[in-house]
Amino acid sequence: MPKPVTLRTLVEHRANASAFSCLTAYDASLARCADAAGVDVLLVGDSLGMVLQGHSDTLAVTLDDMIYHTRCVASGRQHSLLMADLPFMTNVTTEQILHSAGALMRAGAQMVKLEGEAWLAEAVTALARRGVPVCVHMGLTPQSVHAFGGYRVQGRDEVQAQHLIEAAQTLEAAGAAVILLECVPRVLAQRLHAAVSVPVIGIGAGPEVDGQILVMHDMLGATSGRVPRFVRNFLAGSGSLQDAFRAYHEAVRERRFPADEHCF
Ligand SMILES: Nc1nc(=O)c2c([nH]1)NC[C@@H]1CN(c3ccc(C(=O)N[C@@H](CCC(=O)O)C(=O)O)cc3)CN21
Ligand SMILES: CC(C)C(=O)C(=O)O
Ligand SMILES: [Mg+2]
Repeated sequence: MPKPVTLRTLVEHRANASAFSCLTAYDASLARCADAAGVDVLLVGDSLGMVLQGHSDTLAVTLDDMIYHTRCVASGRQHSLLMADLPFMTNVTTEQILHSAGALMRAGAQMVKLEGEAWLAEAVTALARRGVPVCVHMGLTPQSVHAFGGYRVQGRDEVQAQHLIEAAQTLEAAGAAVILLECVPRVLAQRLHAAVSVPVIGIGAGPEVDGQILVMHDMLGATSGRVPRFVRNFLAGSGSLQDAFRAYHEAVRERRFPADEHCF
């Protein structure tokens, strides 16, 4: 029987310089399958607005959608750590953040993830004080796609890069348990990782972080439309879904994924 994955497990991975695997999940059956394959963290991502609902961004997703899918995944998961996203505009005030996070935790989440930067510090502290582990999602934050003018690599210039590193340090000091970095140059991820002591999860951020995450539909080749460059199809060459999840888990653990062609 594998041990359940907890926040402590992620901290130990960072301390041991060993990598952990994360995948999005939205339903009980595939959550059970990924969990059985050894995937360390399951994220109920607001990417469900794109891969389940068919929108071109994540903005239409509601807190009720997230609660529903968190319940579904919670009933399938056994050992994996369950993280859930706060969707667009459920983060307006600290009070609303506490309320939204409370609803996700009651639905079965064990950690919540919020998109943002240093301005989240007060809410992060409020959540941490109440026993809610928080992951802050930085870099390419898809809920800001219209402010960015597209899904673009973030932190390419030195001013932006330094700003992101300082924000991560502020959030760690505020009580963030984990940082997730999306679509940044590999060297920035490496610098940010060295500047904080909490576990860092990357997507399109290169191999020099502690955890890797992908959208499940992307790594199964089930996404309609353009797939980001940091994605690898793990179903191609696998005999079953569970084999594909295991191949991903092992490639991450052994740091064979991401490779150079998946990095910015
Ligand atoms: N299916 C899916 N996969 C994801 O990774 C994902 C979602 N949906 N929905 C929410 C966000 C949106 N994401 C995206 C979507 C596209 C790119 C993309 O096309 N990026 C370009 C980089 C462009 C540049 O160089 O600035 C790429 O080539 O990968 C990146 C992240 C990540 N998240
Ligand atoms: C891509 C991951 C990090 C995410 O936030 C999501 O799936 O919503
Ligand atoms: Mg998300």
